[in-house]
Amino acid sequence: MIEMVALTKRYGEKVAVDHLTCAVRPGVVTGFLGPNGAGKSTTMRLILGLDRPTSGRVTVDGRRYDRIREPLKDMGALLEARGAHGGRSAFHHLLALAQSNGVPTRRVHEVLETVGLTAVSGKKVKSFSLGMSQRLGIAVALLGDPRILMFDEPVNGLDPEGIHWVRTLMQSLAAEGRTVFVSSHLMSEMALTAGHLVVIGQGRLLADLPMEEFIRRHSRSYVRLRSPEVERLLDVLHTAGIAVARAPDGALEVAEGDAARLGELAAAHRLVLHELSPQRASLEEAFMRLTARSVEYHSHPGQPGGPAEAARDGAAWGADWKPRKGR
Ligand SMILES: Nc1ncnc2c1ncn2[C@@H]1O[C@H](COP(=O)(O)OP(=O)(O)OP(=O)(O)O)[C@@H](O)[C@H]1O
Repeated sequence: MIEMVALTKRYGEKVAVDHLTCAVRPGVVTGFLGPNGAGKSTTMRLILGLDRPTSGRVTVDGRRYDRIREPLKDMGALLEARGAHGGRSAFHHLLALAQSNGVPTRRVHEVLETVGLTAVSGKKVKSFSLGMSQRLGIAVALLGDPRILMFDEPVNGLDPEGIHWVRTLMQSLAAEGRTVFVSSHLMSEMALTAGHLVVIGQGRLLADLPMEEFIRRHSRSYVRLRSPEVERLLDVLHTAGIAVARAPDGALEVAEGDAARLGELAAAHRLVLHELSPQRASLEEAFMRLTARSVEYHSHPGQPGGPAEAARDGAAWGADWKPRKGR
């Protein structure tokens, strides 16, 4: 387990990590999300003891990582894929790390096999593509067979097969009862990989929830209805006291609607429906909504989670919504 208690890191005036308190537990892949500059990499560096907290503390299975004697055996991490010594072969890079951490040479061969680099293990690391470097970084993380694994953007540079492989690997490591903490900007991928989420914005904890609950709490759920008799359907819904919004394509949307009840209501009035579909929001939508106020670098307002949606959602955003840099 990784435990952070009021973890804080300042760089001069800049507060990169701000009183972060959370625990990353074993047995489930925990996704670590936040907009650019939210403090994810800084948090991971603090966990690894590569940076000192300004205040607060972080422990790995109850100990500070920089006080552990053979750290690769307790926690493996991928932070910077291009961190390897370019003049060495992949095999010698891993061997040097294995020898300085009391890991047997046999394990070097095992991890090369696991990440699919056995055939190129004699090649110099500097000739590796980004995807191959990423695989080598993952091999380093796995070398000491650690109980705790942390990966910063592990699918960066990987092709679809590689991305699928990383997903399966993370899930099998978690299923073995390990702690797996992984950051990514690819929301669709994170939605498939992680079972739990920790979300930060401007260094602060915004959410620490199971994936399903995170999506449910931070997104809009509604039922879409289409009918060739849309005006009559509107009348029926209004009479039943059900609030309806019209989508740009002419469909009707009932916020937090119950599809079964709506279907029964339409049937009771002999109304033909061409669509009756409960809409489940995506992780991306939930993430954009939650973090819209803490994004440092807006592209332009009107993106999902911005004023267009805010106007549609009304009270969900309150009246004070305006795009802004920082808080
Ligand atoms: N060594 C440093 N000196 C000064 N400021 C820093 C330093 N490292 C990070 N920061 C600042 O701290 C904030 C958090 O940065 P960090 O790299 O941890 O964010 P991130 O969530 O990993 O971002 P990204 O998703 O863009 O990688 C940013 O505003 C960044 O500019």
